[in-house]
Amino acid sequence: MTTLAVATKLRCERDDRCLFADLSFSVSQGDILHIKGANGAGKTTLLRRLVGLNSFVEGDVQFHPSVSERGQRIDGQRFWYLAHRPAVTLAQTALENLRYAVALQQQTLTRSAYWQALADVGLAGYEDVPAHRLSSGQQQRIALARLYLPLPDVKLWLLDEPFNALDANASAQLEVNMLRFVEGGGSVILISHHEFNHASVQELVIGQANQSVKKEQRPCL
Ligand SMILES: Nc1ncnc2c1ncn2[C@@H]1O[C@H](COP(=O)(O)OP(=O)(O)OP(=O)(O)O)[C@@H](O)[C@H]1O
Repeated sequence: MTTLAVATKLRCERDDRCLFADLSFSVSQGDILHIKGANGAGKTTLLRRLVGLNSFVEGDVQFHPSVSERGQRIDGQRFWYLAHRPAVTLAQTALENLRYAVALQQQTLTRSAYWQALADVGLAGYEDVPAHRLSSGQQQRIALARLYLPLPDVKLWLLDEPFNALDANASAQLEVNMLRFVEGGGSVILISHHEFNHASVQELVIGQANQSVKKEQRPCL
């Protein structure tokens, strides 16, 4: 199985706190990497670093060219990143949000593909409703619908608390779809307080270094 992402010796300090240090991991096709840790441990910071959105983390991250042609930069991507809060443009309809996301991937899809993805997340009939007129769970479903678009080039999902605001049915469906995605050769890196019991899931617990208040008292090694 191809290795899709390798992170080497990552280290993060914020506000004089060492959040994590000497953190290395890799993700291959078929893997689900479940990032765990207490509130404030640095999980979101880490995920944002993986997609090139912040610079608080030192160390090296390399993606396979099938995931990102331009290293960790967010452009040239062939992955989906779902942020902690759904990156949904409230003034746009559900359909427009999906179209925009696909345009960022420099792809085009048929109208029926968008409708199917929205149906897959239970938003059939809401295609032309502006997102600001939907509930927070429905907005999260728009964000998740991106995952179900038929873009075969997408090999990696990076998901920050994707179960937030989802009801039990939507959560179960997301879990099934994650497993289906990795069984088809994809890979998932996710942050969640949700527990999984599946052979594909590897846990990465971060934040053990987050005990020290001041770095001069307990340096980040
Ligand atoms: N906007 C910010 N400005 C300054 N420091 C921040 C900011 N956001 C987060 N931090 C610091 O970075 C640390 C890690 O935050 P991060 O959001 O990565 O944690 P997390 O593990 O994702 O937490 P949670 O489980 O609560 O979402 C926090 O402990 C906080 O001290």
